[in-house]
Order: sequence, then C-alpha cells, then structure tokens
Amino acid sequence: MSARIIDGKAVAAELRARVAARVATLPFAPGLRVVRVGDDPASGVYVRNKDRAAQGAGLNSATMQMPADTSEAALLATVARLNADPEVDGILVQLPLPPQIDALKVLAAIDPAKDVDGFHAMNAGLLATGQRGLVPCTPKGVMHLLAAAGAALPGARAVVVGRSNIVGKPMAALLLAADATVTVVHSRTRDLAAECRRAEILVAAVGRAGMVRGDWVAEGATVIDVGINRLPDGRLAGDVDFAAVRQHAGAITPVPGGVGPMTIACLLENTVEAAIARRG
Ligand SMILES: NC(=O)C1=CN([C@@H]2O[C@H](COP(=O)(O)OP(=O)(O)OC[C@H]3O[C@@H](n4cnc5c(N)ncnc54)[C@H](OP(=O)(O)O)[C@@H]3O)[C@@H](O)[C@H]2O)C=CC1
Ligand SMILES: Nc1nc(=O)c2c([nH]1)NC[C@@H]1CN(c3ccc(C(=O)N[C@@H](CCC(=O)O)C(=O)O)cc3)C=[N+]21
Repeated sequence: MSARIIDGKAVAAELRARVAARVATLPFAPGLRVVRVGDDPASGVYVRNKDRAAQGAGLNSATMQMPADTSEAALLATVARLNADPEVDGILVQLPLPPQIDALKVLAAIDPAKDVDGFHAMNAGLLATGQRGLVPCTPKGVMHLLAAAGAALPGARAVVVGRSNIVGKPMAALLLAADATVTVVHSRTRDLAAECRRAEILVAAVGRAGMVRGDWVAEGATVIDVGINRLPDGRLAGDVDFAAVRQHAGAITPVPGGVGPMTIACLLENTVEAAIARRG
C-alpha cells in the first residue's frame, strides 16, 4: 500500500483564505508582532513565510529584529511595550533565544491575551484543564490536518513522539480533549518502535531526521510528521523516513508541505481570535 498524502499546503491555503475573509469583515486590521533576537536560521524560514502569509490575510504585521547580544532586560522592555500597545493583538517571540535570555521568563511576561503562540503558562493551563485559551499553532495545525484527513479520533490509539512544551505536550492535550487514547513517548522510553507500532494516529515531533522507520508504523495508520530538520545538503527532512513509512501508513504528511504551512496559518487564526476577544 502507498499512503495518501495529506496536503498541508492546500489545507493551510484554505485556512488562510477563511482567516482573510474574516479579517475583511473587521473594522480594524489585527496587529501581529514577531520579535526575533539574533539570526537562528530555522527561525529565518518561519519569519519569512509568516510575513508573506500575514500580509496576504490583511493583518497589520511586522517583524522586530533585535541583535543577538540583546539583554534579557531589553527584550522584556520590548515585550512590555507591545503588551501596552492597543494596535497589537498578537505577540510572538521567536524561539530559541540566545543563552543570556531566560525564555520562560520572557514567555511569562507576554500578556496571555496576546500570546498567539499559546506558550504562556496561563494558556498551557487552560488547555490542560479543558478551557478556552490560545492554543499553540503547531499542534492546532495538526488537529486541522487530522480533520482534513478524516481521521476518527474518539477512542483511537494516538502516540505522540516528543514531549516539548511547544509541540509534544500541547499535542497530547489536544488529542486527549478529542477523546483519543494518548501515549507520549520520549528519549527515555524503553521501546519506541513497539509503542509507535500500536498507534492508529502517530505524531512525530522529535527533531531527528528520518527517526521513525517503516517497520515502526502499523498498516493503515495516519502519520503526522512535525519535524523540520535541515540536512547537510541543505534540504529539509522530517522526523519520519517518508519513503519507507509511506509503504505502511494509510495517510501521511510530507516535509516540506505538511505541518509547517499549517503552523503559520494557525498563527494568523490565533491573531484574529485574540483580536476579536480583546477588542470585543
Ligand atoms: N512544523 C512546524 O511548524 C514546527 C516544527 N518543529 C520541529 O519539530 C521537531 C521537534 O521540535 P521541539 O518539540 O521544539 O523539539 P525539542 O528538542 O524541544 O523536543 C524534542 C523531543 O523529542 C524527544 N527526543 C529527542 N531524541 C529522541 C530520541 N532519540 N528518541 C525519542 N525521543 C527523542 C525529546 O525527549 P526528552 O524530552 O526525553 O529529551 C523531546 O521530548 C523539530 O524538528 C522542530 O524543528 C517545531 C516547531 C514547529
Ligand atoms: N515562538 C516560536 N513559535 C514557533 O512556532 C516557532 C518558533 N518560535 N521557532 C521556530 C519554530 C519552527 N517553526 C516553523 C514553522 C513553519 C515552517 C514552515 O513554513 N515550513 C514550510 C516551508 C519550509 C521551507 O520551504 O523551507 C514547510 O514545512 O513546508 C517552518 C518552521 C515555527 N517555530
């Protein structure tokens, strides 16, 4: 069997169009500010794509570039300024941050109502307790892709590989909220392959190119590859060995063109949600 490809580019384009249509009905342009400290190359791709998408959807969007040696105090002052700016509905501080800056401290300083990344402990807590808040873009995008693929979640065995605060944990919370039976596996898991083989829904968010092998995947499983890894030759690769896994899965996302474009579309969606919630 050769799995159906879940076209993240197409699903993201539809979502961006829905967001743009909603923005067009508003009497103001929702404001988004992305703060980038230094020039981490992985963030570069994201910031470029995001700028284009945000302008296309009619948002008032700008990227603020700060030097790599920016102090924590200076970044906190920038966040405070954006918190106080009534034109700004969404604030995203690009991760990773340079070593002199405590990322958790910066995330905690963002007004939770403007936290379009959904990384503030307030929003993480709302998600964990089944309440409405701003949901992290990447796992939110994965849920859109699962819906587009027609995946049946209630009662399904879902396995999430990775337990980061930005992908793995919120992914598990969203799948649980959708009534899946969720297992989270990580670097201390005894038998990764065996856990993955039990999955009807498998989400890989590890950061290791091609780690999920063909024989880790059950026949017909839906496989979502969150990984964005830069290979030595410059190409992007996911966390899933795409060619091998494709022979077993029922549906699979490619990299690029899978989860990445959804992350950006969900950032726009979150910005509009935050704007409407805040401005009434
Ligand atoms: N498509 C998109 O929009 C986005 C893609 N990404 C990509 O997703 C991937 C994951 O990102 P992120 O969650 O931030 O990464 P982190 O490095 O924060 O977390 C990686 C997770 O994978 C686990 N892990 C690492 N090595 C292994 C291993 N050998 N076996 C099992 N588990 C392992 C770690 O386990 P432990 O906790 O035990 O250390 C950790 O929980 C990256 O490729 C990143 O680039 C990230 C954000 C957005
Ligand atoms: N505060 C914060 N929030 C984030 O959400 C965040 C972050 N920091 N830091 C970096 C990671 C990474 N990330 C990506 C999102 C989209 C693509 C993306 O658009 N990928 C496309 C194109 C890739 C290409 O063509 O090079 C694709 O996969 O098809 C990539 C990477 C968000 N992140």
